[in-house]
Amino acid sequence: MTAAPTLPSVPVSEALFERAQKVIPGGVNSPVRAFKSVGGTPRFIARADGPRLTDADGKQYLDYIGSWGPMILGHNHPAVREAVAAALQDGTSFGAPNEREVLLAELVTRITGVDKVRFVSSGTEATMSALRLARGFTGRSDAARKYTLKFRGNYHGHADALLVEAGSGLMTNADQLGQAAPSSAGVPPEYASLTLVADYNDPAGLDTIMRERGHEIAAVIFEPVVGNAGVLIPSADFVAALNRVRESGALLVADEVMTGFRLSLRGASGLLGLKPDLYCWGKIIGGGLPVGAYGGRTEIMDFVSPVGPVYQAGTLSGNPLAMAAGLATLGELERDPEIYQRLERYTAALGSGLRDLAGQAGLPLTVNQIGSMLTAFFLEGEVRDYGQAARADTAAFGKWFQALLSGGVYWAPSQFESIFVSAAHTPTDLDFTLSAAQHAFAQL
Ligand SMILES: Cc1ncc(COP(=O)(O)O)c(C=O)c1O
Ligand SMILES: NCC(=O)CCC(=O)O
Repeated sequence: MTAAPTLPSVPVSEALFERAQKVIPGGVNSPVRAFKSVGGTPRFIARADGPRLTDADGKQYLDYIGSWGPMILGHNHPAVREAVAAALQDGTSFGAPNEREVLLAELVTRITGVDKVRFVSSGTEATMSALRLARGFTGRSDAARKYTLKFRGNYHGHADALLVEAGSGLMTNADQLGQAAPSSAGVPPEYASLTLVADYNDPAGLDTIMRERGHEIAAVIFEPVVGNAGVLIPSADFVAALNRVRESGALLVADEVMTGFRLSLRGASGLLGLKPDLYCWGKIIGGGLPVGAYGGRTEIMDFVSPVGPVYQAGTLSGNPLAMAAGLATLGELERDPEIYQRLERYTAALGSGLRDLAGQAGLPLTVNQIGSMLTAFFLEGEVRDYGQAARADTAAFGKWFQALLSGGVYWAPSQFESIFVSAAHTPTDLDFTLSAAQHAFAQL
C-alpha cells in the first residue's frame, strides 16, 4: 500500500465549507454529502449539465450520484428545464388543487398500474405515510398488533420508527457496523421497538417471522433492490417469500423511492415480479424537485383523508413546479422505450470493466449491478446482505474515491451507496471513468 493520494486544492469549496460549518450542522443539509467516511472537502457544486457537475472552483466531474437518484435523464435536461420554466410563469405554489397534479397522477397510475396515488414532498414522507395507511387499513395499530417489519441495512428515510438497523448514511457513518437498533440518537426505544427487523435475502427467515408473528404485523416494508447498503439484488426465492407476506394479512409495501422508474418504467417490482399492496416513490418521480408519492389499490388508498380516517397532509404537496418536473421526466422516459436497455448495457460494461481492472491490479472487488445501479464493494466474495456488505474495506474505498475524484469522476462518497448511470452518460464518458478507475486502483 502506498500513502494516501494528495488531495487537490479546491479553495472556494474549502472556504464555503468553513462558512457552512459555522451555520449548518457539519456544513451540510444531509449527512451523506459530508465526505465524513472518505475524508477531504465536499465539493460545493455551482452547476450541473448532462452527466457533469462543475464545482465552485470551476473543476468538472463526471457525475455518478445524479442527485442521489433523481437525475436519470442527466442534469438540466431541456425538457425538464422548459417544463419548470413554463410552470414558473403561473406562480410557485397555490395551496389548492392544480391541473399538473392530476396529469402526473394519471401518468403514474397508467405507468405503474396502481389505482390511486397521493403526492408528498420527500421519500421519507412517502414511507412514513404508507406505513400509517397500512396500519389504518389493516386495523393493526393497537397494543397487540402494531408492528411493521423491515430489513437490516435497508433505508426508508428518517422517520423515527424506521431508523432501526438502517442503511445509507447510518451505515456509512456507524462507529461500529452491525450496531443494535435504534440507529439514531433521539429515537425512543418504544418507537424503535415497533419495527421488527429481518435479514434481507433470507426467505426462510422471513417465512418464519411471518408464520410466528405475521398476525401482529401491519406491513412489511422493503427495498425491492437495495441501494442503501450498497446494491443488493434479491434472489428469486426471496421475491417469492415477499409475495407470500400478505397471506398473514400484512400489507407488502415496496419502497421504490430509489428503484421506481429507474430499473424499469414499472420499477424493480415490475422487473422482478413483485406484487406489492402499496408503493412508495421519490427521486425520479419529481425529476430533481422535491416530490414523494405513495399509491396502491382504491380500497386501500381511500382510507386516506379526506375520504378515509388516516390523516396525511402537506403545505407544498403537489407543488406545481415539482409536478411539472415529474411530468417532463416521466414523459421522456415513456417516450424512449430503449432507454432502460441502454442504461443496463452501459452500466454492465462499467461493472465488468471495473472487475477486470481490479483483477489486473490484484485487488479484491465484488461488483453488484442491476440496470443503472451499481456498487463496487472492496472485498472478496458475494454480497447478498447487510452482513456481507459490512465486510468491505472502507479505508481502501475511501482512497479509491479520492483518487477518482482527483481524476474528475464523482463517485458516491460511501462504500454503502449505489451509483447511478444516467441517459446522458456516453461510451466516451464510460471509457474516461474506467481509465480514471485504473489509475485509482494503481494508487491503492
Ligand atoms: C429507498 C429509499 N427510501 C426512502 C428514502 C428517503 O427519501 P428522501 O431522502 O427523499 O426523504 C431514500 C433516500 O433518501 C431511499 O433511498
Ligand atoms: N442512498 C441515500 C440517499 O438516497 C439519501 C440521500 C440523502 O439522504 O441525502
